[in-house]
Amino acid sequence: GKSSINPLLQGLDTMWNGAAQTSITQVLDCTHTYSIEIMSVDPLVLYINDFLKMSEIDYLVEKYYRSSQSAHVPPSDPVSKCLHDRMKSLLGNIQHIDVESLQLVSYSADEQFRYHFDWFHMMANETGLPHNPHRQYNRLGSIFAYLGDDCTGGETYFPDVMGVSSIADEGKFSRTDDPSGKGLLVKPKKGNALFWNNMQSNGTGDRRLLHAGLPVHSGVKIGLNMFSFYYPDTPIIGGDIAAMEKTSDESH
Ligand SMILES: O=C(O)CCC(=O)C(=O)O
Ligand SMILES: [Fe+2]
Repeated sequence: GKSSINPLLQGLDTMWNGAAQTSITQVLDCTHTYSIEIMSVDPLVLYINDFLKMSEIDYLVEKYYRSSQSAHVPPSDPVSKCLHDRMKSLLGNIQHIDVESLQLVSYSADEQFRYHFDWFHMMANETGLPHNPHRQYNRLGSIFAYLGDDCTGGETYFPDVMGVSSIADEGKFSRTDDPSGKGLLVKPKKGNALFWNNMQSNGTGDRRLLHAGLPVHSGVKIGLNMFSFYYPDTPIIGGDIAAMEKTSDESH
């Protein structure tokens, strides 16, 4: 974490050790640059290089990682706020009113997350958000980030999304052996992330985004889930940005 070129960040490593707990907001700089590779246009799947800074990962893992269960990061956490804002900024003209509390997940050998959709079949209505407690919602954007890649196996697998070509980076992707070419296999790589869009333009969930966390063979994989809310009372694209900003201001 100390390799950051931004000297403002160098204090981040020590903050949770009690050395400078009160100064977290002074040393935290949320600005960050990442790069994107488009994996699939329809459905939209993006590969994001360096979505998290190493200092943010060290901080989240040290503070919230639990070996046996998943852990939620309180939205008041300053790094959580940075990541919420980073996801909202990525969403741009797509509805980005709220983001669920971040969830850390970890897998040891033989652990996996079986096939599922991130979106709900039945619209949910208990948001858990103090400023918006009862509002129909689903999950619009998903980001799954890798915080720990000290493992073998554990790819994130989308059986219905086209896989990568033979020139793809083997550090980031595995190749499917399905003759149809379908099957996107993304290897855990610390700091990098996947984004995908769960909602079709008619507001229903996209079944092509079925996915799984394949079994980890050895070591430990640590991941981070981020989900943006979809409120069906507001357009997915090009909605009332002023209203969205008003709602999200109230959450601060
Ligand atoms: O572990 C993975 O690679 C995917 C995890 C996932 O899809 C989830 O937590 O919803
Ligand atoms: Fe998932």
